[in-house]
Amino acid sequence: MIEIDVSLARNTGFCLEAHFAAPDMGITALFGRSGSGKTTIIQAVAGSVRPDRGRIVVGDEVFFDSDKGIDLPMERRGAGYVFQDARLFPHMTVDNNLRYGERRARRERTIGFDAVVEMLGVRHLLKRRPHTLSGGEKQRVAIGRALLSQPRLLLMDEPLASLDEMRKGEILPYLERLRDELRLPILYVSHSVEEVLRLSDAVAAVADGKVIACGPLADVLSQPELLPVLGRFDLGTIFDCTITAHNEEFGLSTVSFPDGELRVPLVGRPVGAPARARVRSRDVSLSLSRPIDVSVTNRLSGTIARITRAEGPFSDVEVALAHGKLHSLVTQESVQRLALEPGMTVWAMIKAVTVESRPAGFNSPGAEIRSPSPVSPPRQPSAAPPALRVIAGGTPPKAPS
Ligand SMILES: Nc1ncnc2c1ncn2[C@@H]1O[C@H](COP(=O)(O)OP(=O)(O)OP(=O)(O)O)[C@@H](O)[C@H]1O
Repeated sequence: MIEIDVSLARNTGFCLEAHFAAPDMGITALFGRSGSGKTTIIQAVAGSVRPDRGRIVVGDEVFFDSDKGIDLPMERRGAGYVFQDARLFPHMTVDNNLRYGERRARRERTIGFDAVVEMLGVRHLLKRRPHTLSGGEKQRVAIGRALLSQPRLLLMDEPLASLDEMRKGEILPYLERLRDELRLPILYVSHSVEEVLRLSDAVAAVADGKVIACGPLADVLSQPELLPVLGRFDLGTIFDCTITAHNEEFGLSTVSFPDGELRVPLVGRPVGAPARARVRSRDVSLSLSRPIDVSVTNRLSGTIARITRAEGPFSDVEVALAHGKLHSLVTQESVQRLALEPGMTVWAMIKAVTVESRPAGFNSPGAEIRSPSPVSPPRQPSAAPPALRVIAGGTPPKAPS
């Protein structure tokens, strides 16, 4: 686990009080609005910012412990850092930029030059200089350089923020490979729900210098308590599902999960592939009787578990399904008019679903939202992911325990 429990006051009046734990593999997203303190947290882990007090432990290594007077220098922490802008050396070729990472490597080597070059698809760029690369290519080289320093963890500070949508689309599959092929914990700063949805299994939500919730993605992103971070229109429910059918004629795919099926716009992945469906609370309306002559195809029946007042005229209605749950955002006027209350059976009509790919074998284990609280580690992959080449004399990547 990565355990972080730190306080830090900036001279600008900003105070960080971060207390959470992240799993030691996969991507944990630090998610929150601008200025909430996400970067400060990873700077504290990297060692470029010193907390006033607290403790940072990565695996069995104590990076910082104010009580014991421990403050490991940056170079001994073994954290690979990838910034928003690639920060490559302009006078060096891609090859030399990558070799620079290698020269700064810790003694314990796990990833070879060729493996990194293949994984990030940069072989054809090796002779070029940074000014001839696209933003996405530069970022891939920056990630490669960080990996070749043989980090024990990777800190990524909005690595896609400076890229346009097309470049983001180009680089996301590489980040997914990184996540799936390396047994490396990654703390990933983002304020994009889409990115978090696609990449992470665990989320720490940061607001006003505090980690207000952390845990498996599906649990964190549905909580009405997260309104300050997400805004009411981004709250939603996430279902880990499998693509079970395509209907080319109507341009629809079917995704299945323990509580039923959803029809979604055609997904460009094969039947059997794992997927992650996201249903925004605002796209779910409720009916007291089984909807018959309505156009909405996606309907699920369940029992109201709780009703929470949300911002403005809205309430969040949590509907318990047989296995999972679903959130609906309705007006308080509707709650009153339909006399909604816990225990009632309702039909949820789902007007829109977003589907993203999901790493095979990773599932979000159920966990209650707690603040502060440890993040439950994602379940281990059921099938071994393709292994990275291990360089001679190196230490093989840790096997899943
Ligand atoms: N070097 C610094 N000195 C003083 N205050 C700072 C410094 N760096 C950041 N801050 C302040 O600390 C707070 C948190 O900043 P931080 O960069 O951690 O936020 P963030 O969540 O990463 O934001 P963004 O998403 O915009 O990058 C902000 O109020 C910021 O103005």
